[in-house]
Amino acid sequence: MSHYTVAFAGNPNTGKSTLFNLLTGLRQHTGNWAGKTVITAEGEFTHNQHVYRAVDLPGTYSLYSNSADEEAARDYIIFEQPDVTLVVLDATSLERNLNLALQVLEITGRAVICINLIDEAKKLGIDINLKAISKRLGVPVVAISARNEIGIGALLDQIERVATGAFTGKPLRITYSEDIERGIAELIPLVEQTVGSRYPARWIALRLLDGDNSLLTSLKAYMGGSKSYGRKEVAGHGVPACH
Ligand SMILES: Nc1nc2c(ncn2[C@@H]2O[C@H](COP(=O)(O)OP(=O)(O)OP(=O)(O)O)[C@@H](O)[C@H]2O)c(=O)[nH]1
Ligand SMILES: [Mg+2]
Repeated sequence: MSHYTVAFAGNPNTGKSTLFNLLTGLRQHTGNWAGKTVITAEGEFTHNQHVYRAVDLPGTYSLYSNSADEEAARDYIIFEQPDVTLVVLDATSLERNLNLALQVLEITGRAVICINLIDEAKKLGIDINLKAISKRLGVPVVAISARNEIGIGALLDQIERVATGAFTGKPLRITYSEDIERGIAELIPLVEQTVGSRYPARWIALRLLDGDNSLLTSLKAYMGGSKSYGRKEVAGHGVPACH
């Protein structure tokens, strides 16, 4: 029996907690990690004899350090390095939601894209070509309705493929303008020299070019050992963080 960690990322209100609760049977407790005030929820589920620790990250529109929630989600994905990052999208506003998916794929290819609220999309006559999206993004894409418990088996199968390494994707990486790509190419060796190969050098270089000081602060803290991503129990333990 293997143990894996699955982080649930996504825009606010895309049904992350609904899915999280469905899978974990509401056995989650609240936790606080990385010294943040952000409360997240953790639970557990099993599928085909594998045990998964599920981490319900705060809803965010980006991983660009615009808020404590974004920094927390970003730090979790970069420093905790979950076996699978599940990106939960709203089927009725894919264009906006895919922005976060692209950012996650710039950090890790160990991802599954979960298009939720497929029932609502159907009602609106929205037809989603899952195969085309999956081919383009280079990772598995599954359509579900968390509320109506549709597509959950297929989703768990894809999570398993990524977690066990049966699937190794080639995630879509955005190519930026020549200037930016030149800057990235110059920075990558320096980033690798400084932080090692454990962290996503291209993404870090890109954020540094964008003047993302918060990421620098987090990197310094994690690498200096003054922060760890081990979860700490907090007062109010047992109060569900999902809503
Ligand atoms: N119709 C429909 N509604 C859904 C589905 N999944 C979730 N919802 C509803 O969408 C709303 C938001 O769901 P949440 O699970 O709280 O969303 P969330 O992503 O955790 O939101 P944040 O915690 O704010 O980021 C709730 O009213 C859910 O009942 C679905 O598959 N179909
Ligand atoms: Mg939630």
